[in-house]
Amino acid sequence: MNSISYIGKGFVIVDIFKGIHERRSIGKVKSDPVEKEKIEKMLEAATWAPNHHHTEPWKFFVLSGEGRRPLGRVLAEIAKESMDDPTTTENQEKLKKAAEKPFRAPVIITVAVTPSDNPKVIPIEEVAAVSAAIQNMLLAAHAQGLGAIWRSGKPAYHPKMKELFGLREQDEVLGFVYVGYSDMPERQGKRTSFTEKTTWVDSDNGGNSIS
Ligand SMILES: Cc1cc2nc3c(=O)[nH]c(=O)nc-3n(C[C@H](O)[C@H](O)[C@H](O)COP(=O)(O)O)c2cc1C
Repeated sequence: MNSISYIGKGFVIVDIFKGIHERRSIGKVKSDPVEKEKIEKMLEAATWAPNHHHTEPWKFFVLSGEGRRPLGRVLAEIAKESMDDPTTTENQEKLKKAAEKPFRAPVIITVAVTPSDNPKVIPIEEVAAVSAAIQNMLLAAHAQGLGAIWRSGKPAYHPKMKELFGLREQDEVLGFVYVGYSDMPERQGKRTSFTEKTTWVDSDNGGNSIS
């Protein structure tokens, strides 16, 4: 199989193992704009994630330009809540930093899980499906020569964040995928070998525990 194929002006990695292995979280990106078609490809890849009972429990919000400002505002408001005195110089600086966070990348895709009301659905499985969708997005970004990182943190789960995105109580913001063109050197990933994480079971020991 060819490892690279061309689409439009860019290229995509079609060797899936190579893509999975090479993808890295890219925390520093250029402010250059990202082509809408590439973002659409990421979103489309996301929607092909496996999802139990065909619930497709994801919602995406693509923020760019001044569209990133409300997220910054809410991040600062949330940060303010834990401050005794937000007017101190130090805290004012912290609030400014919080408000600027979304401007670290030209595009941020907020990904939310919106669990189905179907009584057959198990909530954790909805989170699992959206996590798979995010991984698809990250791989699609990498395949198109983009850098991306899944960011999260406590503010993601704050009621004010749900309010910002018009989400219901049972919904959650699962992550903010920051996207742009990489502005950092390529680096090797590091993982523990699957051999240390895997138990192969090919016979019955007669008990109810395989470990
Ligand atoms: C649920 C989740 C939340 C994450 N949140 C953050 C985050 O808030 N900030 C960050 O720098 N990286 C975050 N990451 C990315 C991890 O730090 C990154 O995947 C890890 O360091 C491994 O690096 P790699 O993705 O390049 O292999 C998150 C990853 C996951 C799965």
